Amino acid sequence: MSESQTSVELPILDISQPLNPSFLSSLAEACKTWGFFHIINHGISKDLFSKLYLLSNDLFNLPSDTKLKVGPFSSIKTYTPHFIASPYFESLRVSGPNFLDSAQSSANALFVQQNSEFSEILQEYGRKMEELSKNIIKVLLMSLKHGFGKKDYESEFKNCHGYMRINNYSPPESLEVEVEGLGMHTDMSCVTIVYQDEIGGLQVKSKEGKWMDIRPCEGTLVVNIGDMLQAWSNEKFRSSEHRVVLKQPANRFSLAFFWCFEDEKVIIAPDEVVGEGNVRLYNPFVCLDYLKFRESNERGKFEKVGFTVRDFAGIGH
Ligand SMILES: O=C(O)CCC(=O)C(=O)O
Ligand SMILES: [Fe+2]
Repeated sequence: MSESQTSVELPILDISQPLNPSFLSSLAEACKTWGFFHIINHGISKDLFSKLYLLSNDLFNLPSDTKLKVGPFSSIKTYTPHFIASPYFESLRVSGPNFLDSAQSSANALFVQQNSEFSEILQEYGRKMEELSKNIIKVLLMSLKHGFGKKDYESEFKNCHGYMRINNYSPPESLEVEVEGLGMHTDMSCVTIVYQDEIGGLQVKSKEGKWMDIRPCEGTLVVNIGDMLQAWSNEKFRSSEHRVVLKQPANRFSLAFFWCFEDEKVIIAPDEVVGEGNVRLYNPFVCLDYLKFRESNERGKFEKVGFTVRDFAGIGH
């Protein structure tokens, strides 16, 4: 990698094709070094993304006080207004497994007219993301160890669940220097699947501390490892710090789907994942306790680093 290079080359997983061993080892390597990779042929059409884009525009273009009907002080609490994560960031959360109901309860409060398309499209996307997440976990398990497969998947990951955030970034009109749209954080998930539009701005921090661009590429989704999988894999996979910077005065749209262990799960790396002779890096912990730890910390709230899974359960931290 040259000195001046600022974007990172990541492996591209073609989920529609059989996997070969050399790809699996490059995937494992990327997950350890960067905690990020790309995915193509994921089965989500351009048309579905355009619909999601248009619907989210309708949503974020609503007046602020309308959006606050589902804001942090409402009973629904699905909307994160500007100035929580950053001045330029707002977001709507849609939770699974019943994405239809979750989206509908926000839509009912937000839109004057019945808006069933909104919740139907979000349900379609949520379901596709669930399927994709399951397949991604299976591929990751295969990359961890040859022959590590179905049984381990069933016993460890069968109760995972997902939720998504529809994100809207609106930078100031006169943008002289780049601004942070979403500050440095790690995700609390097992894996996160991100769709980013063509504006770009997603960056991952290298182990040496350098911010590297994850360039948008049409038809490609970004996958990143979260804290739960970092702990479960005994750090064979890395939950990397990442952020979003806004470099041009243009609105940016993204969708982040978080695939997580169930709240009650005790996260403990299986012996065969730790590997003989290796030390265990985490004490076992209950998933929900970690989520609460993050939420109860003002600094942990928006997933700020310094209050992540290593600080919570890492041995020797
Ligand atoms: O907007 C993006 O591209 C990434 C968002 C993100 O990192 C998150 O929501 O956790
Ligand atoms: Fe993130």
